[in-house]
Amino acid sequence: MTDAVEAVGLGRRYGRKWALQDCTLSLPSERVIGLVGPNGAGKSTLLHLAVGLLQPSAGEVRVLGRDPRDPGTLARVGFVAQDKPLYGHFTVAETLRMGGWLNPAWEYKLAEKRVARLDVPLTQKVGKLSGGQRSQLALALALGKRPELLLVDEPVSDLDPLARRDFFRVLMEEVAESGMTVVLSSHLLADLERTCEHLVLLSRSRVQFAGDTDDLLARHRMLTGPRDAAAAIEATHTVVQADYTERQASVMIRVNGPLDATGWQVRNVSLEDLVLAYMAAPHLTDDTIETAKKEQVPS
Ligand SMILES: Nc1ncnc2c1ncn2[C@@H]1O[C@H](COP(=O)(O)OP(=O)(O)OP(=O)(O)O)[C@@H](O)[C@H]1O
Repeated sequence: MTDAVEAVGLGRRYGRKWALQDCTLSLPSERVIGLVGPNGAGKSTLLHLAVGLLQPSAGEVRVLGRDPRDPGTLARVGFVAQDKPLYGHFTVAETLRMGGWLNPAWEYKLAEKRVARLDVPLTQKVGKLSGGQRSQLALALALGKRPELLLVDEPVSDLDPLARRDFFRVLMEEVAESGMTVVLSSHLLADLERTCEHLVLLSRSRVQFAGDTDDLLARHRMLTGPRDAAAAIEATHTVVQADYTERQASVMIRVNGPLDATGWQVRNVSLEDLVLAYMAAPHLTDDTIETAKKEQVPS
């Protein structure tokens, strides 16, 4: 199956500053993919490159196997931008009709049904909607296109917890029904942990890791134990994050082969543990981790 998004050496520069650099990744189709990273990491830049709103300064990106700027590709891709650009003087109904003018395969009734759930009259001016209602309308607009790939940049930052739950419910129903691929950029890790099957962490303009969420979580452990036993663990496994006191060590490791943790307390990591640890350890990339694995685990 063709990857939903494939980037090779992709980069975007503003003047002399790289917003995204040397980005090589494959985002699988028919999955819900989380894009995480600190402010300014390059998440929006990656999404804008993937929908053809930005030109790469280096490398290339392909979407659904094609150039993102091909009109044929754009018709298959939905995008909800971070600032939810909608026309404030249009009514909700006019906004939905606009979807029909812009998209050949537009499903007005479907979009209207979604908007009806928001309890917002179709005659309401968009400029008078709350931030959360605008987000929901922007999602309905993108989904009415029946995209094969939906890219959503910070969708829920201005939604209350109930609206956030509704937002994800609508999205997940659509994913279950249509099998579309979703890429979600968000800082809300608990939401991503519930919804994402695949995760990409960008930090300092580079990909720090990418992979299936379950696999990533299964390959990491948090160990707490005697400090003088830490060297043996560190010699075999990749240390992502470590905190030491005089006698104790708390270490997050990426497991490279069998784990002998005699004398250690071992616990699974949450998505939040994992993301925060890698954000604090930007020197660790997949390359360094893969190299460490090859060196330490005989095949
Ligand atoms: N139009 C622009 N001109 C100059 N620099 C830009 C422009 N757009 C983005 N940048 C810079 O590129 C870098 C990446 O920005 P980007 O918006 O992609 O980050 P982000 O990960 O989406 O951040 P956030 O989580 O804050 O939304 C930042 O340092 C930002 O200042």
